Amino acid sequence: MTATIGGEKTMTSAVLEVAGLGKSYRSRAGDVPAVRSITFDVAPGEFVSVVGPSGCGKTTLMMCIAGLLPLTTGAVTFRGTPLDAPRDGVAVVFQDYSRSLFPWLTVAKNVALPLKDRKVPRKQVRSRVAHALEMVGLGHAADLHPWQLSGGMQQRVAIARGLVVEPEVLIMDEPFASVDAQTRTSLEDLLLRIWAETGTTVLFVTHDIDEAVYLSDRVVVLSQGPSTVVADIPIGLDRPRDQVATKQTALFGELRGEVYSLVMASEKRTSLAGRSDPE
Ligand SMILES: Nc1ncnc2c1ncn2[C@@H]1O[C@H](COP(=O)(O)OP(=O)(O)OP(=O)(O)O)[C@@H](O)[C@H]1O
Repeated sequence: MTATIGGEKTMTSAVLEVAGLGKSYRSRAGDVPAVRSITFDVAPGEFVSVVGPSGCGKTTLMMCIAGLLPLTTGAVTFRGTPLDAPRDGVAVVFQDYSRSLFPWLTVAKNVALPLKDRKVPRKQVRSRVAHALEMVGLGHAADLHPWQLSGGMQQRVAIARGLVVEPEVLIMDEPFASVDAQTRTSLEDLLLRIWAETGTTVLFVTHDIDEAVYLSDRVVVLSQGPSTVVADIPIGLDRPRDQVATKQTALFGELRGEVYSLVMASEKRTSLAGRSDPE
């Protein structure tokens, strides 16, 4: 496949391939489809966002891709091998930092958790935790507890915990949805800086279309659930991006409008389909 990385076109093979992924939940009333059939791939080092109407199955899709939920149909491959269970090389950051951090552990111990089962020597654990905390600007907070930190700082701890395993792919499910608008923009820029420095591939779910366009190389738009891919839009904005200058460009406005229209059209189609015709 051809990918645009750092503004240059390169021939690459995908690091992550999602092929015909479908997922239904079991209920007493029968199987309830959440994701119908999703196909896309992600090249090494790409930043790809997934957007779609509320409830279209974005979280379900990410849990399936991360190997945390079994698929009903289709396949996910990571570097060409099936990804059907949590794997080294793939880390996940969730929206709700307050439920994903352990309040009784220090920040450093929270960040070190994923290394526990990996038999990493203690000295290396210390240096990797220190490095991950430095990357998110929390080098000074290692001995504090999560409850002593602001919401934005707690989410940075959760990001450091994802980074400590030095993942090839970082999956993020609405990671900034629970913080205020100003904190959100600084976390977006922090993430872009880490992405550029580490070369980690990022697969990012968001409700926020501006955020998806601002951050990404590509935006994958899903239909209303059970979802399929309705568009895969390349985001040709220059990098590095800037919260003011980038968002003032005509191209940003066009891309934002295009993604909005697709999501709105998808929502409208569903509400029309759900309305019974007058007799
Ligand atoms: N564990 C579950 N059991 C049964 N149904 C579920 C389960 N988890 C999610 N669903 C259903 O699957 C569909 C997709 O949910 P999901 O949370 O993946 O969507 P989403 O796009 O992430 O939602 P939102 O935009 O609100 O964050 C919804 O109809 C939801 O009710």
